[in-house]
Amino acid sequence: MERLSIICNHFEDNDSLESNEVAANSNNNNINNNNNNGLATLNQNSLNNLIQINSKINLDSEKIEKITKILFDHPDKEWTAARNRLIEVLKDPIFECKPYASFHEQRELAQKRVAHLASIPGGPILKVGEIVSNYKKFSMFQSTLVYCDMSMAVKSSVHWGLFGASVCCLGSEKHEKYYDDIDTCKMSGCFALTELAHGSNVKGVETIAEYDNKTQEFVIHTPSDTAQKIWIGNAATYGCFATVFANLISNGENYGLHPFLVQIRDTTTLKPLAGITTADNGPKIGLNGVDNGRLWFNKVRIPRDNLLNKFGDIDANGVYSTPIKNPSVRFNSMLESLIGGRITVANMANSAAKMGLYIALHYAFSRRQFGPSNGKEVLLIDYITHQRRLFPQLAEVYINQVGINYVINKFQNRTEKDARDVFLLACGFKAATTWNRSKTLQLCRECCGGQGMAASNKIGILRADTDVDLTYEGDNTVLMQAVAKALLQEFKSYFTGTKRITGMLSYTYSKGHIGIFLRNKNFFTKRLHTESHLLDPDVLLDAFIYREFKLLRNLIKTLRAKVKNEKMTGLQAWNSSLDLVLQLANAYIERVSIEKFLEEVQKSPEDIKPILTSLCILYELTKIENDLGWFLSNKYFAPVKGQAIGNTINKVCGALKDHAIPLVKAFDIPSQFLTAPIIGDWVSHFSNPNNC
Ligand SMILES: Cc1cc2nc3c(=O)[nH]c(=O)nc-3n(C[C@H](O)[C@H](O)[C@H](O)COP(=O)(O)OP(=O)(O)OC[C@H]3O[C@@H](n4cnc5c(N)ncnc54)[C@H](O)[C@@H]3O)c2cc1C
Repeated sequence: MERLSIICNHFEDNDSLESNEVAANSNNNNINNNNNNGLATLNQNSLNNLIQINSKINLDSEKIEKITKILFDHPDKEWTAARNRLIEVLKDPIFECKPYASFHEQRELAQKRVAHLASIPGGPILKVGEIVSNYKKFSMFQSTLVYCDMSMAVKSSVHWGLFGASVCCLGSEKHEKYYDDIDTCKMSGCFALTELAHGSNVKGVETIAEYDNKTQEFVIHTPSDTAQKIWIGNAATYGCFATVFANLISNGENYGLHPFLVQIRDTTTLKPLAGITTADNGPKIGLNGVDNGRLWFNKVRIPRDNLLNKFGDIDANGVYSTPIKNPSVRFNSMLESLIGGRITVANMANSAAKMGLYIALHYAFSRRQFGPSNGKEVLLIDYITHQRRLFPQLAEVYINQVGINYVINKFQNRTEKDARDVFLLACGFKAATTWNRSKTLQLCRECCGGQGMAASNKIGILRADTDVDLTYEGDNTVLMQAVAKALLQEFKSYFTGTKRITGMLSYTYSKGHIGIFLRNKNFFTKRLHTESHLLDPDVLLDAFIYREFKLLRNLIKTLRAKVKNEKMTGLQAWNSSLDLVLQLANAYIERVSIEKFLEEVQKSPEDIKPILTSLCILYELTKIENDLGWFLSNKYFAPVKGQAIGNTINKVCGALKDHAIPLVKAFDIPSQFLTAPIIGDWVSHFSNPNNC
């Protein structure tokens, strides 16, 4: 809180800022052209003609391929070969869609499917070591599995992405001997962190691993029922090994949470080993192919070598050593090295949203309801309500994909210096993408009417099976707090000259925006004055930068006032400002998403640029419209602009209509998974009484 007061003092000195803001109804048409962020812009002429330009473009297969390459982040040959091989493997009958499988059948099927993936001739497509060396491939692997079966995808993610990655990233050379057995699922694994009493606040985990000097073993113990491990994927039935997070105690001292490799079941009989109690989490509201379970440990002994010892180790005499002295920083570093799981969840969520949009849009182009009595009924897609529900979601899936690709690349090439940055971007994009996935699938379900309820049409099942992505790998609301906290710390470091904690703000801000914002009255004169501005992604981007700065400033001022005037503790002030905290984190992620997408647009081939620009504009306008109350109450523009925004969204939607099907084709969803009857000739499908 002391840090915050430094920042807030600074603001007090600059409080005249408020009066510097341009009046909402200013007629000032003078766009500050010097304030071009260097991002993709179309010339003014093109902007005005955007809609006509869009209508002249024919998104043929060649252009679709170019868009696909962008979505796949310009894949190399190796990546493409691995994806093609996976798609071939997924043609095996075992992967055929089984929408009506019972609870037990779903469990068995998901297990068999993962086992099949692990034992294909020619060796596994993915090796556990590649989660570190070729993360892009792992993310592709996971996001492709989503199209087939979410339960299989999650089981695979738990086994390779969490269990495998924990052995790889938290262990050392001596643990490499396990890699082959993890690749082939001989060692099928779980990741056991969450406990009954502690989910989001993992630092409260109670499980103990006490070192016994005499036998050189750790004794893993569940001290109370609140310490039972819960929701652990693969733990109810099939998992035989687990990375168990427990408090390492040696010579009477508690060194905090560490990961331990523990065998929990016999690999042949699947019976729990002595000292281990397992229980099933039972039927869930979705994702029932995953056997989530609970675990208790009753003084279970494991060898000293089973401590995954990258971040902390014990010698034979129980003397503890660590490369990171601060226990909190140490634990954060452990979680940061596993952050890949969070990015994968985002990528998987985007796949689910893509599938929903592919189905709902195809149906919308073939289904008719109402119309003139003497003519054809109206296509669903011709209703503006349909366009308004589906096209902004389509745009957001595109924008999020480019954002996720950016984080994947940053993660794969991360250095120690930017590890924290990657961690926070992963938190933000995980939350933003899964929230969007949830909204998209709900809208797609509704847009298909009654057909949206048929399991064979997939959207409803995907919606139920993916719902947990809002919660696992970190609850979204909690993750967004970490993002906002880092923004405050980063902002503070600009003024105190302290070492930068992250580089989160730096992309835009390093261009001098912070300084300009604080000094220059006219920085934000680049407002939305004419309708053509509403079609300029750069002008729109400024609205996002403005909102983020203002929210950041408001949050700092609010926290300071609560601490100083209302005598709250830092934690109380923070908790009572969580609405602002979430708004700020959200504003940050939206701004970064736009910047990253516009960078991609700028690099893209000329013949697809206008379409991608339209998607960006639609995303920007929709986000502004969603937060219109904020923009109006902060006098960013006059109320009349609110109406203009709505009209422009309608126009951009209209301009995108002819491109909607090519744009979902560009997702390149493997054809064997496009089985929803409403994608094709649904009248003939339902003409057969045996079909459903
Ligand atoms: C299907 C499934 C699979 C899972 N798989 C695994 C696994 O394999 N391994 C594993 O270790 N765990 C697993 N989990 C656990 C998962 O990671 C946790 O459920 C998650 O971290 C949330 O913890 P919680 O359930 O205790 O919720 P809580 O932390 O109790 O949160 C409940 C609510 O309170 C809110 N809340 C909490 N703290 C705050 C705060 N500070 N400010 C504002 N709001 C707050 C949250 O936003 C949320 O809405 C799984 C869970 C599920 C449901």
